[in-house]
Amino acid sequence: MDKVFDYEDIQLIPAKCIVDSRSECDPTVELGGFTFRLPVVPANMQTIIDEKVALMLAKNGYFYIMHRFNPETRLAFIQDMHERGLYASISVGVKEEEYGFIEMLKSTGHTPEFITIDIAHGHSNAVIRMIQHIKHHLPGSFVIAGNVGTPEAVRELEHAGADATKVGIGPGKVCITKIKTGFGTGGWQLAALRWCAKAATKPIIADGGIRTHGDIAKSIRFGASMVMIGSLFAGHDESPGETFEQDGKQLKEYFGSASEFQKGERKNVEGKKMFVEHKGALQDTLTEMEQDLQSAISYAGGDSLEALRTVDYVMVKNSIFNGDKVY
Ligand SMILES: NC(=O)C1=CN([C@@H]2O[C@H](COP(=O)(O)OP(=O)(O)OC[C@H]3O[C@@H](n4cnc5c(N)ncnc54)[C@H](OP(=O)(O)O)[C@@H]3O)[C@@H](O)[C@H]2O)C=CC1
Ligand SMILES: Nc1nc2c(ncn2[C@@H]2O[C@H](COP(=O)(O)O)[C@@H](O)[C@H]2O)c(=O)[nH]1
Repeated sequence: MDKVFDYEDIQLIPAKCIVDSRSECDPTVELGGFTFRLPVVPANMQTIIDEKVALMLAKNGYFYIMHRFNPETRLAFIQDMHERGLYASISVGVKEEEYGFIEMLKSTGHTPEFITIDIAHGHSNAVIRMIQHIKHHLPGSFVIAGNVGTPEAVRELEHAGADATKVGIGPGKVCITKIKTGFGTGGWQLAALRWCAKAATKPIIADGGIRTHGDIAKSIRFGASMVMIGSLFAGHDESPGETFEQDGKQLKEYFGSASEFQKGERKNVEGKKMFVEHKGALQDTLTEMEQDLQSAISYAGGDSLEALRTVDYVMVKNSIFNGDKVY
C-alpha cells in the first residue's frame, strides 16, 4: 500500500464528450444475472430499508438488500417477492441459528436470488463457513460477503465461494468503529477500494463514506461494481422511522446497525444515532443520482459506466470543495 487517499482527495479529469445529450449515457449495471438501473444499493440498515422500500426498489429496477434485523420475517418476505415475480435479496448473520435458516430455505424450496452475509469483520472463519454453507445448500443464490478492507480478505472470501465482496470497515456516517477500536478504512476508503479491487476477480461493492453523488463515479473509477449508501438515503418519506419537528425543521433518525438503538443493549457498540433533515421522496433522490451519474459518464468521454473505469484523475488533497457546500 503506497499513497492513501479518500473521496475528497480526488478529481476525475474530463475527456472529450461523445454524446449530444446526457440522456444518452447508460448508468445501468449487471450483477448476479440481473440488470439494475443504477450501480447503487441503499444500505441494509433498519432506518434505510424495510419491506415497502424493498418492493418499490425491486419493482422499479433498482438493486436492494433487505436487512437482517427481523429474522422471523425473512421467509415470508422471500415468498412475497417471488409471488410478485420479483427477485428476493436478503441478509444473514453468522450465528448458529442462521445455519438452520439456510437449511430451512432449501427444504421449503425458497432460494433468494441474493444473500448478503452482513458482518462487521468479514475476514473471518465464521464468514468463510457461512459462504460454504450457503453455496452447499443454495447454490443458485448469489452470495455477497463482507465487510472487508484488504486484498487478502477479498481473495479468501472469493476462494470460499463468495460471488462478490463488500469493502468498507469504518467509513460510515454513523460508524464509531474507527474511534472505538482504532481500525478500519475510514479516511482512506477510496484507496482501500483500489487496493482490494486489484486483487478481486469478482465484483466489489464499495460500502460507506459516500457523501456526494460524485463519490459514486469515483467509486466506479477505483474498482467498484456497485456502491452501498446509507446516510444519503436516510430521511426520505419512505425511510423507516418517525418524522418529527425540531426548530421548525422536519427530522428523521438514522442509526448504526451496531448502535445501542439497534442492539437494545450497550454491548460492543460500534455505531451511533443521528438525525437527518427530511429529504422528500426517495424516487427524487434516485432520479437525481441517475442524472448526476449520466453527467459523470459524459465527462468521462463515454456513454456507459465503462468510461468511468479508466478515466484519468488527479489528487487534490482535500481541496476540491474550497469551503463550498453541495447545497
Ligand atoms: N461496515 C462496518 O464498518 C461495520 C458494520 N457494522 C454493522 O453492524 C451490524 C452488527 O455487526 P456484527 O457485530 O458483526 O454482527 P453480530 O452482532 O451479528 O455478530 C456476528 C457474530 O460475529 C461475532 N463478532 C462480531 N464482531 C467480531 C469481531 N470483531 N471479532 C470476532 N467476532 C466478532 C459476534 O460475537 P460477539 O458479539 O460475541 O463478539 C457474533 O457471534 C452489522 O449489520 C454490520 O454490518 C458494525 C461495525 C462495523
Ligand atoms: N462501524 C459501523 N458501521 C456501520 C454501522 N451501521 C452501518 N454501518 C456501515 O455504514 C454503511 C453506510 O455508510 P454511509 O456513510 O453511507 O452512511 C453501511 O452500509 C454499513 O456498512 C455501525 O453501527 N457501525
